Amino acid sequence: MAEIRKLLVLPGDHIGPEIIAEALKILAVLEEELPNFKVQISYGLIGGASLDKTGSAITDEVLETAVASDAVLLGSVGGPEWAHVPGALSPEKGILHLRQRLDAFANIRPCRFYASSLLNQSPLKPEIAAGVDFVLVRENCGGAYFGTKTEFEDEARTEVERCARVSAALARTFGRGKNTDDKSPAIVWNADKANVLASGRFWRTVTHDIFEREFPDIELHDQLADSMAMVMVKAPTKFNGVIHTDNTFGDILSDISGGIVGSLGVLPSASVCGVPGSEKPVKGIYEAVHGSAPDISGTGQANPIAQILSLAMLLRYSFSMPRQADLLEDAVRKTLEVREHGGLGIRTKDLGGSASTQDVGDAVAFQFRTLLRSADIK
Ligand SMILES: NC(=O)c1ccc[n+]([C@@H]2O[C@H](COP(=O)([O-])OP(=O)(O)OC[C@H]3O[C@@H](n4cnc5c(N)ncnc54)[C@H](O)[C@@H]3O)[C@@H](O)[C@H]2O)c1
Ligand SMILES: CC(C)[C@H](C(=O)O)[C@@H](O)C(=O)O
Ligand SMILES: [Mg+2]
Repeated sequence: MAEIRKLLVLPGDHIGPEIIAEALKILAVLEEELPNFKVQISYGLIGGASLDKTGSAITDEVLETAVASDAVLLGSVGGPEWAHVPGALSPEKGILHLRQRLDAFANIRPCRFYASSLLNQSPLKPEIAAGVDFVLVRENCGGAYFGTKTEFEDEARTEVERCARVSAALARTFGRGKNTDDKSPAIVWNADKANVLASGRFWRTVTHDIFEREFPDIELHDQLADSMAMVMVKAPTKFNGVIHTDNTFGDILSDISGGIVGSLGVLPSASVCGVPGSEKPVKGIYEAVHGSAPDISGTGQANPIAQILSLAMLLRYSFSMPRQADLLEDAVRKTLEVREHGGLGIRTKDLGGSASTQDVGDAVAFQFRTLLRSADIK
């Protein structure tokens, strides 16, 4: 009998609903092609859309639906029309409440070129950007984002430790990059400000304790977060492997990764509520790294790839469908890659193309269907 997965979809504001519509085409393909795949989708409001309708950036009802779901597919929120709203009510608070309510404590943000010819889109020299392949793991429910200082050291320790376990688990499967043959020991780059912040010293001590105790096979290196920002631009492949960092530095460093690949429109993310890759699927929130891009909403220029790749992460981590996740990434590669390299060269404007949001979504969905059929996955 088919297992029914529960998914909550929160489209959000501006380009959020536009790119969510394209990700939903992929789910439709899965339902059509796999007789045993059934997903029960609920829809809810978040961000400005929720604020306008309910007076709150996310309601308790939506939060409880999220708790009862296997995963949340989230668009993006915010925009200038809500700039006057007091901070406590802002659209962005909807996301923070959701992360906190689900205790989605680790935010996984990969950075790589999903098609080799996309290297041309990087503002960096090709010899500097080529081969960049890291995954940033950002602590997602603590730090400066969540107001009051944690009074209890044990609580703060647990926050760092559980995030470190996610960084370590990813490092073990990911080594020094997904597409590399480098068989050196897995590597984790810890980014903090232990030189000035007491919280940074605490973060570093707890991180080192847990790696020594539980993951002695993994190389752990420290890098101050500010100098990491500089090296990430000058020599980004240095960090191939996993970057382990706190909420604020993770937010900033992950937008720098968008600069490396030339557009935020291709960077996915997963905020997970457990260690992925362990026996059980983990619950999670799957959203692009980018925001609601009010400057291009309604123009058909929004790139849906980050949202579609976030769905691939959802299939891998929350639905235990790694083969389908790989095929979806292959479908993305084929869609974006230039014709000379056997691809279709269908790209939105941010990647130098002229295709619309829908053109790209349709092309990925078509490729995905073809790949599923040829892989004979039922
Ligand atoms: N997860 C989220 O919902 C999230 C994340 C970041 C920012 N925000 C919010 O989004 C709003 C806008 O923020 P911002 O302009 O600083 O950042 P942004 O990420 O929305 O946009 C930055 C730049 O990248 C471009 N861009 C972003 N996504 C793109 C896509 N899919 N395709 C093509 N181009 C894309 C935009 O057009 C813009 O020029 C703010 O209200 C902010 O708080 C929300
Ligand atoms: C919208 C905002 C709350 C969010 C954050 O700061 O975490 C965003 O910038 C992100 O990177 O997911
Ligand atoms: Mg951000």
